[in-house]
Amino acid sequence: MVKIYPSLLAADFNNLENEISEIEDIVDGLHMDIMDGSFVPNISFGFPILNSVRKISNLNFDTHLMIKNADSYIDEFSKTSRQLTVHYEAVTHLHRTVSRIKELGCEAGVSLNPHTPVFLLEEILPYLDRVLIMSVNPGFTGQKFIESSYKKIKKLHEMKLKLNPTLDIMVDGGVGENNIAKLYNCGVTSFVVGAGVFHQEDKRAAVLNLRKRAENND
Ligand SMILES: O=C(CO)[C@H](O)[C@H](O)COP(=O)(O)O
Repeated sequence: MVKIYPSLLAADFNNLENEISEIEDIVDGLHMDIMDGSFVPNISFGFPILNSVRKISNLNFDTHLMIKNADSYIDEFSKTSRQLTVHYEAVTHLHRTVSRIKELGCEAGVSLNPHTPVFLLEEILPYLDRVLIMSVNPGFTGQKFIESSYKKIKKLHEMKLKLNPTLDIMVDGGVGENNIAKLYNCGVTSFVVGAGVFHQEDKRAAVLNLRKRAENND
């Protein structure tokens, strides 16, 4: 089953409640990009925004911590988000961080920047619920998909079959109607989509079209 998580980074915050209600019943959650202006060259949003969005939606929050020092914040993020993902490149004691996320009752994910090879996850993979492959350099919506991501996802899928068959492989960055079927065939199970949903006139039709294209191999 294809899972689709629209990324709030691309949403219109002046019209947020309407934009979310348009797609609420057909998506698997909202992807929340937490950016600190240090690990990534952008600043997005934090606890007050997540708490506000929680008041207008019961959707699952898939929260992606693009921050240094994630250990200091995961307890607080676990209050609104059931899925927490940290960056391999930003966390020193990854096993400890992943264990803490699970102790908090959340699903634990690790994200890789485009230059980071998947083999580095071999030891931690059995402990994870999710690996998030960044298919753009993180920081901004609307960037071009990096083509070498296909090969990387195929390698991760091979590791998944050997080490953790229930692993969720998520991709984020430049995903749209032209590449979603190919990504699904490479082994992606969850898709984060920003501009491909929130920058479209009909957001509901965009989500349905993405799901259909992946499932029909179109
Ligand atoms: O993490 C991200 C960028 O760093 C975001 O999830 C981004 O919103 C993806 O947007 P798009 O689908 O437009 O590339």
